[in-house]
Amino acid sequence: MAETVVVPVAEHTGAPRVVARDLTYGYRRDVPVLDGVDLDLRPGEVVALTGPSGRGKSTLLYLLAGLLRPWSGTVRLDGVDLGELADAERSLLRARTCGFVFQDVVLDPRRRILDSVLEPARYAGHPPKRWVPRALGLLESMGVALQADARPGEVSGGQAQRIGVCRALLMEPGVVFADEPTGNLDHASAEAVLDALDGAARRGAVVVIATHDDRVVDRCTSRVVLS
Ligand SMILES: Nc1ncnc2c1ncn2[C@@H]1O[C@H](COP(=O)(O)OP(=O)(O)OP(=O)(O)O)[C@@H](O)[C@H]1O
Repeated sequence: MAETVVVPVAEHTGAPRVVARDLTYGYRRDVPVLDGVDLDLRPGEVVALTGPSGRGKSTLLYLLAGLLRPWSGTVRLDGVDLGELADAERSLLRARTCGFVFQDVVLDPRRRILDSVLEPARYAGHPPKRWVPRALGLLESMGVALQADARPGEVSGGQAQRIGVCRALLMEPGVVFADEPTGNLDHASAEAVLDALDGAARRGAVVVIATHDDRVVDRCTSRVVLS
């Protein structure tokens, strides 16, 4: 079961945007993966979430994003207690507040890449057309603009990962969760992803990156270790 150690690297001010209190969760009854996790994450913070494989980094990201419900404890996003929301309300809050880069990006095989990147606009109830220029700009900055009209079967694993980053950042979310976002990438592509995540933090987002990569940790402004 993971212990949490929070290592601040830089000073961050402002009201915390992501607050976890006494979070406990496990997949099997009586076997907690996380027990008593407390976190306060502030605007502008880029947090490296580290710890050995299987210690609960992805699980913590899912809990913070409201994709899993904790056994006990609370998560507040911008002051809203996720536990007090019905499923549909939580989904809408997530769509409007969070971007999530999944470890294994799954793209809908029926959609063009551009349409996959536009999905968060649909979930948030916005007309996707308005977001096309931003989606194309993100694809360009991530070096995958030529793939905009391709289908998922026509892109590589590393390209899919960068497309997942574009999708997560589309709506300029206030909170970005990224699960091993550079795992499949060469140095230049990883730097492009980290630049984009840094850019989100400079605009005031909280960015949480689960990673095993020391180069990623070095670019973060704080560190949470699941030991
Ligand atoms: N859907 C699931 N059902 C049952 N057990 C799970 C499930 N997902 C994860 N686990 C278990 O929960 C624990 C934490 O997994 P998690 O994926 O959160 O770890 P992690 O730190 O992100 O690992 P990695 O660095 O390898 O990605 C592991 O023991 C894993 O086997």
